[in-house]
Amino acid sequence: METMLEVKGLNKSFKDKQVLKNISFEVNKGEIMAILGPNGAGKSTTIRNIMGIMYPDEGTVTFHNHQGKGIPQNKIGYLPEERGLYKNVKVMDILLYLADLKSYPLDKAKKRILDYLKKFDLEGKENVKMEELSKGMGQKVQFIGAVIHEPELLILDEPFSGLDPVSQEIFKDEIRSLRDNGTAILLSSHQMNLVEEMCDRLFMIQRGEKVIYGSLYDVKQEYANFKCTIRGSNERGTLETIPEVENIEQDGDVAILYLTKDVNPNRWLKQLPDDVTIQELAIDRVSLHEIFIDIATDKRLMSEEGEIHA
Ligand SMILES: Nc1ncnc2c1ncn2[C@@H]1O[C@H](COP(=O)(O)OP(=O)(O)OP(=O)(O)O)[C@@H](O)[C@H]1O
Repeated sequence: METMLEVKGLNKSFKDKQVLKNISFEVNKGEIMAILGPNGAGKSTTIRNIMGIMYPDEGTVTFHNHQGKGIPQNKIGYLPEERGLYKNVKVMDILLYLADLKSYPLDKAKKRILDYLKKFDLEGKENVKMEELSKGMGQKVQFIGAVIHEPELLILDEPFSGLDPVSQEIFKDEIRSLRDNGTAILLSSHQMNLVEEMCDRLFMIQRGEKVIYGSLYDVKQEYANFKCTIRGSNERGTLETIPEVENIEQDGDVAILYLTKDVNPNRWLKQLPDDVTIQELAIDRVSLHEIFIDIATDKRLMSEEGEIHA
């Protein structure tokens, strides 16, 4: 697998506060790598260091053997967290301007822009001013601006925020199609269900430090134990007799049993006690959303003030 971007040992402080601590990861050609973490964890700072908007105190960002100011920015596309392009400019004009900034041929850009506007349900909007678009429409135009020059590396900071479900699907399809065509994609998002659906690998950051890094499959194997949801009228005491259960959450007739690591679900199901009432039963792996919450809260890495305890 060809590595497109290598981030190695990034340290960054603002005044005396260190917000990135030895951050290292890679993004490969043709993959979606998610960068996740609670608010203030350091995701955008990491991305800004990659984009050369700021530079790390220590560590390196390497793109195709280029580092720092030598990185050819016209091979990178970036959808920043902050939305909003020039307001008083027509859609086609701003997109051609962005293509030109990346030294992309304008005749090719014009055709791509018209194709993208059609794909994103914005056909006929090329002469509309940015300020006349809705927020979601503006975001689509900004996305087009990030990919118009066919970047090899695409960095998307919260691409789905503020999008309706239909627009989210359009973005998801487009991001997957770019990945399938070989683009390396670094995606930051708080929408764990979308990340879980889309990403190949993920990097989770907490208070500026790596907490998880690996393929979605490996992360699930490592962290996502099975859980069993039972609907039925059961006393908590009855549920507590079930072996290999780490934690029980009960709400009325619904109980969620979090199973211990490495439980074999077939074997576990066979030894369920006869006195457990079962109207419905489901076994799933815990979701990325639950893993995220567990890491950000249950492990109590952070106090209410956000300081690390561990
Ligand atoms: N220019 C800056 N000057 C001082 N502190 C900053 C600056 N930019 C970011 N920080 C601090 O760095 C930390 C990480 O911020 P960052 O924006 O990278 O987090 P994030 O993970 O992107 O969060 P969110 O999910 O809320 O967007 C925060 O404590 C933030 O206050």
